[in-house]
Amino acid sequence: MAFLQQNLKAHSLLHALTLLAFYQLSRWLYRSMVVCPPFIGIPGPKPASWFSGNLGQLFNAKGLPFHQHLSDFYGGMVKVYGFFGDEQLYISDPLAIQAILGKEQECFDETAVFLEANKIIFGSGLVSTTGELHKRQRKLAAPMFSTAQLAKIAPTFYDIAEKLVDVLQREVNEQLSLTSSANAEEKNDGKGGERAVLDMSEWSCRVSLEAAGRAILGYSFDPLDSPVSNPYTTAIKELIPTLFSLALVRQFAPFFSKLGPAWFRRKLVEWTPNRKVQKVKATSDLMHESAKAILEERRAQLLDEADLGSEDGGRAKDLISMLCEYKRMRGAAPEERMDDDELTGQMTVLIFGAQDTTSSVMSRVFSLLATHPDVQLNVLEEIRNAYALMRQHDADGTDCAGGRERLDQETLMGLPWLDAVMKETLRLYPPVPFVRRTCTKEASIPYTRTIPDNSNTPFTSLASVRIPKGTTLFLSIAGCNRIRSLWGDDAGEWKPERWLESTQPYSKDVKIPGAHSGMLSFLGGGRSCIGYRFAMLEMKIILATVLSSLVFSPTEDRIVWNLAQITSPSVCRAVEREGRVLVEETKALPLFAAFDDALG
Ligand code: HEM
Repeated sequence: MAFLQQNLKAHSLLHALTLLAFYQLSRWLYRSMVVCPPFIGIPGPKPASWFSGNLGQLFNAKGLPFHQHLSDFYGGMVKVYGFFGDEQLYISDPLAIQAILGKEQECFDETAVFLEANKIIFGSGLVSTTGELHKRQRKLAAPMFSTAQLAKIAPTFYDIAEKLVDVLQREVNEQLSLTSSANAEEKNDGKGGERAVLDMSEWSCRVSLEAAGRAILGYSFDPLDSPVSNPYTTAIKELIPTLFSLALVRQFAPFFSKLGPAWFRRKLVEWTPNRKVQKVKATSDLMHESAKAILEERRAQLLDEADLGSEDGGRAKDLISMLCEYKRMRGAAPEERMDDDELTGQMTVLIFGAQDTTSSVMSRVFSLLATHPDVQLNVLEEIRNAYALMRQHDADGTDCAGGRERLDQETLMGLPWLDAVMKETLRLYPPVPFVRRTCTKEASIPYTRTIPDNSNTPFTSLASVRIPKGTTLFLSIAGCNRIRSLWGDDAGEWKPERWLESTQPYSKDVKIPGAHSGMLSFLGGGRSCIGYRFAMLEMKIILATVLSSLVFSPTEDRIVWNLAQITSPSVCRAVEREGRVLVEETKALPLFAAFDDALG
């Protein structure tokens, strides 16, 4: 019996896979051979493989230099290849991006691969819906990110940032006392320029997950001061890297989603003999169950508080409670509410949207400030001055919690150096370097064609490209954020001063529809990042709190930044194995940390 069942499973799986291969093959062959290649004359690299074109180079942990090379070498409009010679476009040209995210946005949407894979993993959330449903969900979710709502969660960010500082200071002190006792010297109190090594990637990941969990779900993923042994936390940390490593397999998601009823597709996933696919399935199930449980808990809590008539009973303290309230609102029309599936879908999507992105930016800021001590000093002095001014103006009026001073939101958000450092880091090192789009309706897109000549200033002319329905586009966020025609000849340099000298340090000729400060890091248009204000507030609170207590400098380690949809740092170290010296990479960002008098 077991043998029969096993055979049946294998047979069904084989059948489905054959169908899938046949369908995809004929579709790609039709597009690449029957339909005339659409992008004749647009420059680009040769396909690296007849099967997967340039996809292996684009979806590659070591692919960041290749992405940069495409814009640097071929210009803002580049032809790349997908499966079986399928021609795709890699775009960093501001004019083209302006049209795709602006005037022509109705002709472009997320790719079916992205939407279907997200639907399977997250259910019905903002990243898996399109058209009117997506617009409705965005409208319902938007008030969660209003200035008033963010003001309510700012104290939560401060609580977490202060806890982080306590933990980091404790770790620095522990390392210093170990060193000093090992040296048989007097006990070191951590002052006087002594330094310890902290992994600021690990701490950025942990603090951003905790901030997202507490502010979005009202749920603590990681108390920071003790080791984490929560399967939900582990699942969340591992999902994005696992998904990125399955990038080629995910291209089949749209076909898979059409294979029979949901129970059959589920069975197919269960039978797929691939460890990573099984890991994604287990993670998705765990996230769904956990989100359901948290939602029930939140709802019960809100009702209890309302019954008890507590002062802010029934009023949202986290973003999901706020969405629950919509549902609770008497008389709200069905289109003004989210059902439970949508709510649990949004919960996981928001956690994912928030976690790796903000931790990537914070790691990058720590790393850059460590290698630019002059800028770090400017940020530190600015924060010190803001505290001093606050004390001077209003001895009692400071925003204190447990005796600790807190800058009010307006002062914090207005600190010029901190703001410039954040913007410049987001510009030059956007944590999401590219997104993809599918053309859903033929469109003609303008762009600036670069015609190389032998001088340093290549000739440019206005051109346009007809994009047939079904074409896949790569929108290069990093490419557009670094394009010299827009940002000037020093576009490739990290120069926070550019934001101090001008509120618009880019060419006034083209207006990029970026959601934040004219850059694409949070994208733009109808699918731009809904959480960018949340992100800026969270990151500024955490960075200002940490930077006013600790000073960072680089270690000797070689750090490389890898791509897993979102960028993250790894440390390269030489290790000896069986008499051979190998370079081993581990996800980490070791930096020296010292108490703040080290900078003088
Ligand atoms: C530095 C931090 C962040 C960066 C750089 C960033 C960047 C982006 C980008 C580039 C997109 C577009 C993705 C696409 O179209 O494929 C996006 C979408 C999104 N982001 Fe963020 N994000 C950040 C933080 C956050 C935070 C904190 C949240 C939630 C609290 C969030 C929630 C979302 C959601 C829900 C979407 C999908 C929006 C939609 O399709 O309507 N993000 N983000």
